[in-house]
Amino acid sequence: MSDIRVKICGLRSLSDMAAVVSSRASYAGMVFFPKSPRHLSLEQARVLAFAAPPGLAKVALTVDAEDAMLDELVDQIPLDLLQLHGHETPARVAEVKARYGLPVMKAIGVADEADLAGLMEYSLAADQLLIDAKPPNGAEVPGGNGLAFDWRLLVGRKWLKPWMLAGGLTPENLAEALRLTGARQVDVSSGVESAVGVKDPQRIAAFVKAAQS
Ligand SMILES: O=C(O)c1ccccc1N[C@@H]1O[C@H](COP(=O)(O)O)[C@@H](O)[C@H]1O
Repeated sequence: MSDIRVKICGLRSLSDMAAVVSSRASYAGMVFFPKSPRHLSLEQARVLAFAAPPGLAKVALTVDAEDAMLDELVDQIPLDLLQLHGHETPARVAEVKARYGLPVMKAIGVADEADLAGLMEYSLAADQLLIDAKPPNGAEVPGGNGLAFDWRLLVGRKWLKPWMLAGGLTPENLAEALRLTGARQVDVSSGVESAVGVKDPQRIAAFVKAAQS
């Protein structure tokens, strides 16, 4: 069994949480972005977060959130990691990290080699990097779209901080993605759904199993 750590993102219900717990994933992601089909209210997120067992990291995903929103999240929900999935600058990443005293993971969208240039600067400010597919121009939601990028761009690359691979991962393509990129952590949302925003317990289990084989 390998020690690849899996994040399942976009949980919306207690049954999603139960599926994530029984799969033995390492991270449970909750989305706070009203344009996402996976957006949660504070109250919904509190219920989920309090149902998470010790050892399962609870991640709040936000997109260019202001302090007022982050203040509320951090105040009301027990969280282990903040995922910043918008256009936050390295300075903003450092500011969020200092203000809340929580580890911060910065998502970076990649479509071609040029997009990798900024990763070094972000790796100085963030605790972790999330390397995701770049959303298409004009996309309403900057992630969770089931889009993959060319994983060969990551061959032989190293960064200063731990990183996760994301974007269009599925139970079917995960082995190839791991083989090409050498990722030790992976993040998935739509690839473990039966319809947009609807998590499928069998696909969650299959995804974590694929990460472990
Ligand atoms: O999941 C969402 O709805 C979402 C909304 C806004 C920003 C990011 C979002 N999800 C993240 O995007 C990656 C890739 O998703 P997918 O697996 O391709 O569907 C995912 O890992 C989430 O962290």
